[in-house]
Amino acid sequence: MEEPNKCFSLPVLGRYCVTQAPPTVYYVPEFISEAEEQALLKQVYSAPKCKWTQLSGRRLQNWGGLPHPKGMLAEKLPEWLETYTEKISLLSAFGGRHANHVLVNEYKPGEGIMPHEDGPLYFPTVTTISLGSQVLLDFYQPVCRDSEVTTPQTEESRYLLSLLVEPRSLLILQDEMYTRYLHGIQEMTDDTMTECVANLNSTKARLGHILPRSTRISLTIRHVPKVVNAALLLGRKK
Ligand SMILES: O=C(O)CCC(=O)C(=O)O
Ligand SMILES: [Fe+2]
Repeated sequence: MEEPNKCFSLPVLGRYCVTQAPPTVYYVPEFISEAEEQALLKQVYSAPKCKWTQLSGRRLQNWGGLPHPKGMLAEKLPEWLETYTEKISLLSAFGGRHANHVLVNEYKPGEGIMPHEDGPLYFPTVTTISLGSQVLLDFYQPVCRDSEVTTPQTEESRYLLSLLVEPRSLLILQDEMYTRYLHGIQEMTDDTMTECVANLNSTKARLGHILPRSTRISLTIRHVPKVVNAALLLGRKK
């Protein structure tokens, strides 16, 4: 890879910057304790069944409201999430704004998520706390729209690098790693550690390790800048 990237934007997190990836990735192993991990898992699994949405390849819970181009009708986050959204917001991950949205994803071994962008409804930073299992998060170049490009652009040819996200870790993606590259998780039951894992040195794994997946929960914590006030929508004063 080219010159290691220098991280300036979040000074508190400077030493967690993954310099072998384009700007900007912070990877903080053991961001939460095992006791906190267990407590969070308990909360996730005690949410009412109707909180879960089944998608192909994973299921999820949406907290904070549904992001919408016209504005999110914001709902207060439950306290068990707010503890962490506040902790992360105080690291200036969202440029001084406070996280107001959390997606909880559950992946069984063999499940994943197609390469995608998180898009313009969010402040361009995503922060992720992982629970239960490690996984490789893969990054891809966007499809080149230039008509001069005639070679097929397969997922394989667009692949850039991977990040190993371990249970209890915090991952922060911003700048190009949020706005330019796509990210996804392959539908596999294990992950092989290659030289393409950009943060390998900050993890417990080593080159050549094959890590079997178990059930993983990710809390993806974001700031939705555009919110609408419920009272205004209902035509009430204040
Ligand atoms: O589970 C993850 O770490 C990734 C989830 C994701 O990409 C998303 O919810 O947009
Ligand atoms: Fe995503």
